[in-house]
Amino acid sequence: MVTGVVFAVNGRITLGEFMAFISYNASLTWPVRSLGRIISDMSKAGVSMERVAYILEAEEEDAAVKCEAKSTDRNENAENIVKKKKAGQSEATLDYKIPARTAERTSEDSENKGCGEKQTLGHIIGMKPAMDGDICFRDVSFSYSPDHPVLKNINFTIPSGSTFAILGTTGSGKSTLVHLLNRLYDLPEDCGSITIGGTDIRDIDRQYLRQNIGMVLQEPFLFSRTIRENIGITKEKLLDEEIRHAAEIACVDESILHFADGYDTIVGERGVTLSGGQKQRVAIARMLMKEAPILVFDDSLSAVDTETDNKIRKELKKEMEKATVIMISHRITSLMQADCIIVMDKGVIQQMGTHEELIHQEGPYKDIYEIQMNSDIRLMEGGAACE
Ligand SMILES: Nc1ncnc2c1ncn2[C@@H]1O[C@H](COP(=O)(O)OP(=O)(O)OP(=O)(O)O)[C@@H](O)[C@H]1O
Repeated sequence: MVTGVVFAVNGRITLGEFMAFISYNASLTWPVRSLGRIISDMSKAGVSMERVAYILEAEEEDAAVKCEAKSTDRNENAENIVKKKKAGQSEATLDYKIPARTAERTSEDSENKGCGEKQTLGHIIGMKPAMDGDICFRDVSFSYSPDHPVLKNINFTIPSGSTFAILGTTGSGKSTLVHLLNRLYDLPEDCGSITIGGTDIRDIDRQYLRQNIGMVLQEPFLFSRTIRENIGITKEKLLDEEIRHAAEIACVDESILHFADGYDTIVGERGVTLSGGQKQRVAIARMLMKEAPILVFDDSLSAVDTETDNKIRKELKKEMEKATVIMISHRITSLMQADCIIVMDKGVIQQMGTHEELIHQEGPYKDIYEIQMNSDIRLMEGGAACE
């Protein structure tokens, strides 16, 4: 530009040429500068497109009535159910004999997952039975890949309305148990059975089953919406009192009210970043809104301090008296009041009993209990020394 001014003053170029040069220069500078940004945006868009494509191309879960029954028996049952449905009788009361399962799995996914042998699929009819019965795992074995068994011959019964706790080493298969329960993975035919109130879950409508199982994971997913919307996402109509009540039980109401926008605070990148413990508690409040008869806490209080953990569990017990609760935790204080505790290692149940029974038995439960108690005492002593 300086050179151009000098040239124009000296008369080597005309003023018009100088102005034309300046405007061409300006027109070129911005596109060249933006080129770097465009290239970086394009690579980001490429990654996002891959993610979107992954979701769009994901194989849809089998619809409940997708497989054709092969046996006459099964077809008869199906017809009976349709007839009775038409007559207005609820599925829960249908006289339904579960037939032998013969339909073979076809999806790539099902070929890769199982207990090692050829699998067959049996969820022919999406039943909607009462979901407040006992939960039974019978001879359950499962693997994600043929050469790596994750669960080996698991047997237990969770009586309706009781609290069942699972403790175990990392990778021992605790989460897999609950993933099988809500049919995130279907248990292959020859790998045992899981029943709720006597009905094999493979015969239960998948969506219905999941509606009746409230699940909170260790790292819950919150949407980039308001806290109110995140808690009430399962409800069509958001009632403030209900949302606040759920948040109070999950001991997160006070934290939410500290935010400038309270329940209207946006969560995530566009708003407030919640701590791990706050996220877990919002997820618990969200699960409570579902009013499901079966509640699963998969290490979902791990980021909450012991005192708040105790408070939440007491509130939950009061509120969800009739619910069947399954708790997975590494913290013995979180699960010591359960009606039954199992200790897992490498896909097998090592110990089973109440807290009182297990602390008087030689085994991993007693060892973990002593280690955790001693470290709690040391922490308390350290705290007292600091004061
Ligand atoms: N989707 C999956 N595909 C393949 N393998 C998996 C999958 N999910 C879990 N696994 C494997 O199965 C085993 C059991 O995993 P699982 O998550 O059930 O253990 P966990 O006891 O819940 O562990 P943690 O206490 O660390 O949460 C692990 O070896 C894990 O690597």
